[in-house]
Amino acid sequence: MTLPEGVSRRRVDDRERLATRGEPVYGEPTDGPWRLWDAGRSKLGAMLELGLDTGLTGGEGVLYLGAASGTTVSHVADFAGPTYAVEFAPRPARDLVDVAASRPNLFPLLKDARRPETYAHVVESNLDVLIQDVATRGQARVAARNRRFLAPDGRLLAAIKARSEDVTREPAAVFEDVLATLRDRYEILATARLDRYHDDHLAVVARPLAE
Ligand SMILES: C[S@@+](CC[C@H](N)C(=O)[O-])C[C@H]1O[C@@H](n2cnc3c(N)ncnc32)[C@H](O)[C@@H]1O
Repeated sequence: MTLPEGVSRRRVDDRERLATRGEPVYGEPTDGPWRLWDAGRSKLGAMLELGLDTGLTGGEGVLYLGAASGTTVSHVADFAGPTYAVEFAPRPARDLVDVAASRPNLFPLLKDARRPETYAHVVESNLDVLIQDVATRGQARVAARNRRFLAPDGRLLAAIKARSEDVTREPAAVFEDVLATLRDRYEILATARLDRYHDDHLAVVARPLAE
């Protein structure tokens, strides 16, 4: 699988690791201008490590939901174009603002991803990619509501956490329900369990259905 332009594999401590070029954010090791991208701390990193066909090429316009302190979205902004990062918890959002200071293409938004109408005036439409890692109940509904920002040939890259939907059910059953809801608004192109890096998470690659 080809990595997006701006993402590379670097050999550090005898291991090939993903890396992007940018200011370090979370104490990650560096190799010259490259900062290692820890797949154990990033679902998108895990998707790339596992060879999932994300369709990412580099330079895309991105809406990222569930940015937290910016661990993953900082890497995204290193290789993507304009990157809108939504996070509703004030504390991590403060760190996110610091992460954005060295990244002019990263726009942090202290907003609730369940209410896209509150940021629709800021976020451009026809974006190439919607990345979602909200780890909250109703993950499929969040993806459905934010579909409006995607270009017709855009991609949804979602990490679905089973335990956020229901701690008592089998993850496989939870994933089936989430996929069924997603299919109302998206065509599912690929799925992959991320358990090697993130327990009980499913990666989903999808494209929006015509309105
Ligand atoms: C698993 S963490 C995200 C980690 C981050 N994506 C990374 O890899 O660096 C999930 C984040 O989603 C945020 N979140 C949950 N529900 C949300 C919502 N409705 N709107 C915005 N953020 C939300 C949480 O506050 C939390 O910071």
